[in-house]
Amino acid sequence: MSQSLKFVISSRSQALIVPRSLLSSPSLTPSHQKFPEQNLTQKPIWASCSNLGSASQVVVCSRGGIKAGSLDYASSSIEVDAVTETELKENGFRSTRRTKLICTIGPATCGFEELEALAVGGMNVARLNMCHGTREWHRMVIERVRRLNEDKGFAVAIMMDTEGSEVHMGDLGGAQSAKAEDGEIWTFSVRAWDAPCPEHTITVNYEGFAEDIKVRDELLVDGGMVRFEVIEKIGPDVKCLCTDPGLLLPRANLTFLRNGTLVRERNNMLPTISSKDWIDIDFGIAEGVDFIAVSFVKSAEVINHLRSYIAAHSSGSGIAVVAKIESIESLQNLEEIIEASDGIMVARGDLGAQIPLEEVPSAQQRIVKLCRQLNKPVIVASQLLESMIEYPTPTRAEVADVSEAVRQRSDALMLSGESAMGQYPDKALHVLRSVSLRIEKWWREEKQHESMDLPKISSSFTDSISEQICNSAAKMANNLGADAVFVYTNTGHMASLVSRCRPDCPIFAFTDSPFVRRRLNLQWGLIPFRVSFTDDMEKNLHKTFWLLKARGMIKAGDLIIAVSDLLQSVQVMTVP
Ligand SMILES: Nc1ncnc2c1ncn2[C@@H]1O[C@H](COP(=O)(O)OP(=O)(O)OP(=O)(O)O)[C@@H](O)[C@H]1O
Ligand SMILES: CC(=O)C(=O)O
Ligand SMILES: [K+]
Ligand SMILES: [Mg+2]
Repeated sequence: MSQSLKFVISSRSQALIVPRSLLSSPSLTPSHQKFPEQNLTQKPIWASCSNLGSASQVVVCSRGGIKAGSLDYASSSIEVDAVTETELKENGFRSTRRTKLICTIGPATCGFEELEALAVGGMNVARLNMCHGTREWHRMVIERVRRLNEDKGFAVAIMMDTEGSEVHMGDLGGAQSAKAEDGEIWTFSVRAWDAPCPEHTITVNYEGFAEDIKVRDELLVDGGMVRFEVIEKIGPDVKCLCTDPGLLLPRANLTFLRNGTLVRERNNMLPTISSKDWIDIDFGIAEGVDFIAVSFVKSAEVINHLRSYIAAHSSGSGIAVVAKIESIESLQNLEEIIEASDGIMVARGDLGAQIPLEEVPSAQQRIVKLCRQLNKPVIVASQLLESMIEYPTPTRAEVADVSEAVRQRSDALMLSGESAMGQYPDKALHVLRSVSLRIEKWWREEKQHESMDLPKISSSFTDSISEQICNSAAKMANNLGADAVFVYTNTGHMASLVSRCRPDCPIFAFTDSPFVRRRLNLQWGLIPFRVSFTDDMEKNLHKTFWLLKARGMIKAGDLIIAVSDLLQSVQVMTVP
C-alpha cells in the first residue's frame, strides 16, 4: 500500500491517480500513459483514487492548468477504518452501523487470524480482562491488534479491564471449566495447593474467606450461575453442597448471601483498585491502551484519583477511564460516577449478583438514559449472547435483549465469554452487527425521532454555544434529510455532543489526533477520521470533500451539515 503514486490533474480539474508501478507497466497503452483529456471520465477516475490515502509520495504533473487547491489536498491524507470505508462504499451512508461493538479477547480469539476476523466483522474495541492471562499474554494481544491496525488499516482501540479486589475462585489448575452437579460436595479453600487441587476443590483468592462465611450461607458463583450451600467449615476449607448445578469458569466471581441478603461488609473494606490493579494500570499506561475500565467502582473518588494518576504518568494523550457499574454502591452514586468518568459500562454479570436479577433491566435503562443526558458513552455488557459460547445461533430471547440495548441507543455492546472462549466468536459478532443494523434501520423507518429531552450540560457560555450548535445541527440534519453531519474536532468533545443527539444520518468526525480518533470508536454513530485541518472552514470542507470523493466515500450532490470546534459554526453544503 505504500507505493508512490503519480497524480495528474486535467484542465477540467478531474484527477487521475495511479500507482507509479502501473505507469511503467507494459500493460498500459501509450494513450493511457499520456492521459488524453477525452479519456478522463469522472467515474473510473474517482474509482482509481482509492490508494491516495496511503500514498507515500505524490507527484503532480499536468498538461493543462493545475488547480492550486487540489494540489494542496493531494499531499494530505485521510485515515479511516478500512472496514467502515468498505461499508460506506458498498452500502452508502444510511446503512452504516451506529452501535459500536466490543469483543473480549481470550484464548479463542488471540491469534492473528482470529483477531483479523473480528476486526473485519466490525469489532471497534478489543477488551482485555486483567482477571485472566499473564501480562505477557496481554502484551502479545496488544501488539497483534496494533500490527493489524497498521498493516490492514483497521482502527481497533484497546480497553483494559481491571480485576478489582472482589473475591473470586482460582484458575481451576488450567482447566477451561468444571461442571458442578446437583448434590455434589465441593471444597472452597484458601490453601495454596502446590500440585493440582484435589478433585472437587476450588481455591479462593481472599484469605479471610473461611472466617467471613458462615454455615448455611449461600455461595453464588458468577452471580448465581452456580449455587452452593455452606455445610461445614474445617480450618481453611469450606465444604459446600451444590444446590444449583452449572459450569464453573476460571476465576469466577464469588458472593455470598446470608438469610437471602448479600453480605457486603467485607467488600466495602477492600480497595476498588487493588495493588495488583495498580501494576496492571502501569502496564496499561506503558502500553498506551485507549481505555481503562475500572471494576466495582463505588464512588467518583476512585475515578478522580485514577484520572490524576494517569495525567501524571502518561505522556500527553491520556487514557479514557470507564467506570463499571456492577455494585449496589455504584448504583447509589451513579450520577457522580458518570460525571467523573469518560464512559460507563453496565456490567450486568456482577450487577446481577448484587441486585435481584429482575431489577437489572430497569437499572440498565436508567444508566443508559443518564449517560446520554450527561453525554458519556455507555456500554451494555455481559450475557448478550451467552448461549453462543456453545451454540452457533442465539436464542430468540438473546436477540430481543440485544435489540433492546440498541433501541435504548446505548453507544456500544460488548461480547464477553462469547468471544473470549466461546466456540463461535465470529458468529456472535455477526449477530450483534446484524441486529444493530436492523434495529437502527427500523428506528429510522418508523421515524422514531428522539423524544428524549436533553438537559443543558455545559458549564461555561462557550461550551453552551457548542452544545446548542450540535443540537441544532442534528435537528437540521433530520429535518433536511442530510446525508451526513461533518464535525471538525480537536478534542472530540463536539463530536460527542453531536453523537448525543443520535441524528438519523451518520456523523463523520474529523480529528488530527490518533488518540481522539480511537477514543471516538466507542461513541454512537461516529465515524472517526484522522486528517489535519485549519481554522479555515471553507478550506477544511473542500479538502475533506476532495479527499473523501477521491476515496469514493461521498459523491457530488450529497447534503452535508458541517460543524466545527474552532469556529463554532454550522454550514449546510452540497458536495460539489
Ligand atoms: N485472557 C483470558 N484468558 C483466558 N480466559 C479468558 C480470558 N479472558 C476471558 N476469558 C474467559 O472468558 C470468560 C468471560 O470473559 P469475561 O472477561 O467477561 O469474564 P468475567 O470474569 O465474567 O468478567 P469480569 O471479571 O470483568 O466480571 C471468563 O470467565 C474466562 O473463562
Ligand atoms: C463485564 C463485567 O465485569 C460484568 O458483567 O460483571
Ligand atoms: K474484570
Ligand atoms: Mg464484573
